[in-house]
Amino acid sequence: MSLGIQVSNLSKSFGRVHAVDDLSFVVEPGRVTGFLGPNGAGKTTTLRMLLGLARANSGTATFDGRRYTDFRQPARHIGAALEASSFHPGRTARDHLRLFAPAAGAGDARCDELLSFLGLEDAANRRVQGFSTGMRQRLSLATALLGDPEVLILDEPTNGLDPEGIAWLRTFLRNYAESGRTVLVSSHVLSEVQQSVDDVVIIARGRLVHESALRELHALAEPAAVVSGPDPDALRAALQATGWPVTDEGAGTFRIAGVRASEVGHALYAARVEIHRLEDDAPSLEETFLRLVDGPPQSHHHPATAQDGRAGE
Ligand SMILES: Nc1ncnc2c1ncn2[C@@H]1O[C@H](COP(=O)(O)OP(=O)(O)OP(=O)(O)O)[C@@H](O)[C@H]1O
Repeated sequence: MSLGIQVSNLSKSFGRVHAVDDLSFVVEPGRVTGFLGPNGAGKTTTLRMLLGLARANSGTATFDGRRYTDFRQPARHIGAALEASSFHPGRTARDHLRLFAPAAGAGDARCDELLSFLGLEDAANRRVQGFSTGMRQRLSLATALLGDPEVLILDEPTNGLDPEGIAWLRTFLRNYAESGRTVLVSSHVLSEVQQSVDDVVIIARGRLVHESALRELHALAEPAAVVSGPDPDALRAALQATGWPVTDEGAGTFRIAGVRASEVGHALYAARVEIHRLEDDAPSLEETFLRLVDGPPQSHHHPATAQDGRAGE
C-alpha cells in the first residue's frame, strides 16, 4: 500500500499572521484529494511544511509517520510541484529535468520519457524563460514525476492550463490514484478540481472547515425551490402562510430557502393556488464551498474552538 499523509495539529505563524492554525487532516492512498481554500487560506504554507521547506511552530506533517526529511531519497517516494516552482530562466527544459534527476534516482532516458509524456519534446531544448505558464506547469509535473513517486502533491496544477490540458491532467490524476498511489491537489476554486477529486479537505484562515468525500459535500447543499404563477399576490400569501423564508424575485417568481420543490408543490396544492413553474434551486457545489469558507471554523475532527479565526489576511 502506498504512503498516506497525516497532518496533525499543525501550526505556523508569520509574525501575527496565523497562516496555519492547529490544522489536522488525512489523505488516503488510492484517492485524489482536493486541498481547497481561498487565497491566503494557508494551503501553500501547509504543503511547504509537509515537504520540509518550512518549519512548523507546532504539530506534525508526515507520510505514514515519517517526515519528508526522514526519507533517504524523498523524491523517490514523494513528488511535488509547488506553485512557485522556480526555474532557472536560462536553462532548457531537458537540462532542468537532468539537474533534478539524480536525487530521484532517474536517468536521462526517464527525463526524455517524461518530456514526451508531457508533450514537451519539441520544447526540450528551449530555454524555460520563453515558456508559457502552462508549459511551466507541465515541466513542474515532469520534475515531480522523475522518481515515479508513490505520493504526488500538486499546488494549483490547473493554473495556466488550457481546457485540453485540464482534461488531460484529470485523467492522469485519476489513473495515478487508481494505481493505488496518493494524490493531493490544491486549488482555490472547487469547480476546477471538482471532476478530479474523490475527497476534499477545505481550509480557511489556516483552519480546517470541512473534510469528507466529495459526495458528502453535495449533501451539505441546502435545498431551495423557485416557484411562479399567474397570481403573485395569492402565491405570496400562500407561501407566507407556511412560515418558510420567502424571497420575492419579481415577475411573480418566489424563492423559498430550506425546502424542496415537492414540499412547496404540496403546500400550494393544499392552498389551491395555481402555479406555472416549480423547480429545485439548490446551490451549486461551488456556492456550498464558498459558504463553508466564509463561515465559522468547524470540522469532523475538530469541534470549533476558535472564536477569532480571522487572523489571516
Ligand atoms: N513567508 C511568508 N511571510 C509572511 N507571511 C506569509 C509568508 N508565507 C505566507 N504568508 C501568509 O500566510 C497566509 C497563508 O498564505 P499561503 O500562501 O499559505 O495561502 P494559500 O492558501 O496558499 O493562498 P494562495 O491560494 O493565494 O496561494 C497569508 O496570509 C500569507 O500572506
